[in-house]
This record gives sequence, C-alpha cells and structure tokens, in this order.
Amino acid sequence: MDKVFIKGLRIQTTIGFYQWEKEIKQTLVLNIAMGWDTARAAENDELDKTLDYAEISLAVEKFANENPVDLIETLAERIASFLMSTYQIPWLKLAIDKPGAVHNTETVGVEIERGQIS
Ligand SMILES: Nc1nc2c(c(=O)[nH]1)N=C([C@H](O)[C@@H](O)CO)CN2
Repeated sequence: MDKVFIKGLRIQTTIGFYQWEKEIKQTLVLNIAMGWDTARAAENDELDKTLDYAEISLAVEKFANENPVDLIETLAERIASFLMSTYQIPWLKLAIDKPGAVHNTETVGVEIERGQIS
C-alpha cells in the first residue's frame, strides 16, 4: 500500500505522569505513516483526494493540546483513533518521542501500528 507520511513533527504540549509535568509544556516529536492510495490524487492532480499532511500536522498538535494525558502510550492510541476515524485511514504507524524525558538518552518513546494494510 502507498503511504503519506509526516516525519519529525515537533509539538509543544502538556504531557506526563508527574504533577510538575501537568504545569508545563514539553516537546514531543511524532513520526506518522498513513496507508493511502496515492494514485487517486495523482490521476487528476487533486489535493482533496489525498491525505493533506499540512492539515493533519496542525490537527494532531491541536488534538494533543485539547486532550492532555499522562502517558505517551495513551496519547499515541488516541491520536491513532482520531486520525483513522476522521480521515478514513485504513492503517497507520505512529511513533511519539519524548526527547527531554530521560537524562543521558537521545530520546525515548513508543511506536504503535493500527489497522490493516490492504
Ligand atoms: N512507557 C512510559 N514510561 C514513562 C512515561 C510514559 O509516558 N511512558 N512517562 C513518564 C514520565 O511522565 C516521564 O516522562 C517524566 O520523567 C515516565 N515513564
């Protein structure tokens, strides 16, 4: 299956288990790959037949800020459900990095894959 992807989407949002984390914003970095038939858009050069990565990038940041949670696992699950239902995406892979979370690491995070590749 073809894919539309967003790599290295940096967002500022409230995220974290500890009380001090609920009072600040932290950086998360998202990588999203979404299964899509890109040939339909290419046929007549039409943006509305594909997944608009600019629109989705903004929607993801807005969603994260409107739905604060403790765990990046929870955020990943909720973003996946939101994207799949809003844009009729059949399959996606989503990784969330929280690069400032653990001293002496480059980054930490989770990666999930949901749906079916046809
Ligand atoms: N697997 C996870 N481990 C931890 C998370 C998380 O979201 N997933 N979160 C925290 C804290 O919020 C951390 O980021 C701050 O020190 C700890 N472990």
